[in-house]
Amino acid sequence: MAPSTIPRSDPFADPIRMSENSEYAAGDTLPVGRDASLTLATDSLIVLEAKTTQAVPFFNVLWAELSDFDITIQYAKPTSKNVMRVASVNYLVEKPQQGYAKAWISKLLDRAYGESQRKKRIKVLINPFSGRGGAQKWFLRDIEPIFVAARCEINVERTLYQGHAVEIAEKMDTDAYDVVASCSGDGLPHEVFNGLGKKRNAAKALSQVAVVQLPCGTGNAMSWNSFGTDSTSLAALCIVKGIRTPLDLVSITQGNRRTLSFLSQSVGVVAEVDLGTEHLRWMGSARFTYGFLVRVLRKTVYPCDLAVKIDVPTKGAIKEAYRKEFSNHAPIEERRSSFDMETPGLPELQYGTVSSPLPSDFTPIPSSKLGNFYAGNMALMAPGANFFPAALPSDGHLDCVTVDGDISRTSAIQSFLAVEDGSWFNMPHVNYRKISGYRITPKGQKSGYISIDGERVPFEEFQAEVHRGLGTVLTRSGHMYEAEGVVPRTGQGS
Ligand SMILES: Nc1ncnc2c1ncn2[C@@H]1O[C@H](COP(=O)(O)OP(=O)(O)OP(=O)(O)O)[C@@H](O)[C@H]1O
Repeated sequence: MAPSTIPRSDPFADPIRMSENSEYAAGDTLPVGRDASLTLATDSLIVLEAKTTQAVPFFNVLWAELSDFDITIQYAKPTSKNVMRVASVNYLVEKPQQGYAKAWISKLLDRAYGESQRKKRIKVLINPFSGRGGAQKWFLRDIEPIFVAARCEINVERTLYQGHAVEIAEKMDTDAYDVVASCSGDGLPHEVFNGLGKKRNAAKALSQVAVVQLPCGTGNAMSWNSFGTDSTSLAALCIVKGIRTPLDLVSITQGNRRTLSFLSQSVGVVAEVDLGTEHLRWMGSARFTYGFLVRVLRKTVYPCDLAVKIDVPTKGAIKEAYRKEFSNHAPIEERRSSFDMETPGLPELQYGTVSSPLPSDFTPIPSSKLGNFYAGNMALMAPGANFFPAALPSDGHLDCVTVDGDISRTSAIQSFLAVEDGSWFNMPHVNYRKISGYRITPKGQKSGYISIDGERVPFEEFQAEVHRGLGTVLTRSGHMYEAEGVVPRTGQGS
C-alpha cells in the first residue's frame, strides 16, 4: 500500500521530494507497506516508517529481492565497533508497483555494489590451527552468514597440514572461482599465491583469482592493508564489496628455489625480533618491544652485501608518486605488466637468479653496519606498524628501508616510536627507496634470521625481483591500501 502522503493517482511520486526535501530524484523512492518508504539517498538507503528513520550505508547492503508480495533487503548491521551481523527489512509491495519496484532494486544494487563484482564465487580455506584456533567458529558465526546473504557461492575446505593450501591452490579449477579467501593468518595467502604460481598457466591463474584473507591468525597484515580491519565480519563484508586490484608479487630465489612473496622480506633487527623471540611468546605483543629495545641498546649490527635496483631514489619523488595515485583510476589491465598468459609457469626472471652474475643496474649500498633491511609490498605489517607508508599495491616497486645499526640509541628509539603513524618515513637516518630488485648476502655471521612474509627461510643469500601486478587481491578502494599514507588523504590534490 502506498504511503498516506502520496496521492493514489501517482503511486510512484517521491514522498520525500513532495514534502520538505528535494534532493532525491524521481524514481529514488519506493513506497512500501502501510506507511513506509525506501529511498536511495547520496550514500545510503533511507528506511522511513511512520515513527522511525534508519540509514543503511550502500556499502552495507548485501542483497535485495522481490517476491510476489514483498521486498526483502538484507544488510550488514553493526552490533558493536567490530562486529557486523546480517539484518533485513521486509515490506509489502502492491501488485501494480512491482514493475517499478524491480527497477528500484536494480538501482539499489548498482549503488550497493558499484564496480564490485556481485555474487562472487569464493573458495574458502580454513586453517583450524591459526591464531588461537578459532577460525572454524568465526567462519560459521561471523563470515558465512554475510556471504550467504550476499548470494555468494561458497565452497569450504579445511587445511589438514602445513603446505596443504599450496596443493589446493595448485590443483584448483581457476575458472570455477573468483576468490580464494583464507580464514587464517598471513601464512595461508602466502601458500595460495605460491600454489597458483605452480600452475602451468600461473600468470593467468594469478590474474583470474583474487587471494584474500579473513583475519583469523596471529598476523593479519593482509586484511589490515586491504580492508583496514581485523574484524572477521567486517572483512567478510569487505570481500563481498571488494574491488579486484592487481598486486605486485616478488620472486625470491635462494639456493635453487624460487618462491613468491606478497608481503615483506626482512634481514636484521626486524627479522630477529619477529622470528627469534618465540621463547618470549608469554609476553604477548610486548615481546616485540622488548626484543627491539634489547638489540638497539646493544647497537647490534647485521653486516651484509646489498645491491639494489633503485627506481625512485628520493623521498620527495616517492611522496609525489603516492599523491598522484589518489586520482589514478586506470583500468585493471593498465596496472599489470603485460605477462604472456600462454608462457608456462611464472614469468621469466629479468635479473636472473641469485646464482647469476650480479645485474649491472643493481647499485651496491654500503651495509657493513646494517641494523635493519626491510622490503615491503604492503604498508602495515601489523596494526600500529606502518613500516611502508608509501607502499602501493601495483606500482611495480617494493618499498625498501635500510637503517644502520650504529645510529644513536635515541634516534633508534625515536624511529621505533615513529613507525606507528608512518612518520618514520621522514626521519633522516631512515633510508627509504622504491626498488624493483635486490640481492642481499649476510656476512660474518654464522647464523641469523631471514623472514619472507613472516616465515623463516635459510640464513643465506637471496635475490628478489618484482613482477608488476602479477597477483590479484580485493581492496576497498581498488588501487590503494587502507593505511595512513605519506601524503594525508585530505591533501591529495590532483
Ligand atoms: N591443519 C594444519 N595443521 C598444522 N599446520 C597447518 C594446518 N593448516 C595450515 N597449517 C600451517 O599453519 C601455518 C600458519 O598459518 P596461519 O598464517 O594461518 O596462522 P597464524 O596463526 O597467523 O600463524 P603463525 O603460526 O605464523 O603465528 C602455515 O604455515 C600453514 O601451512
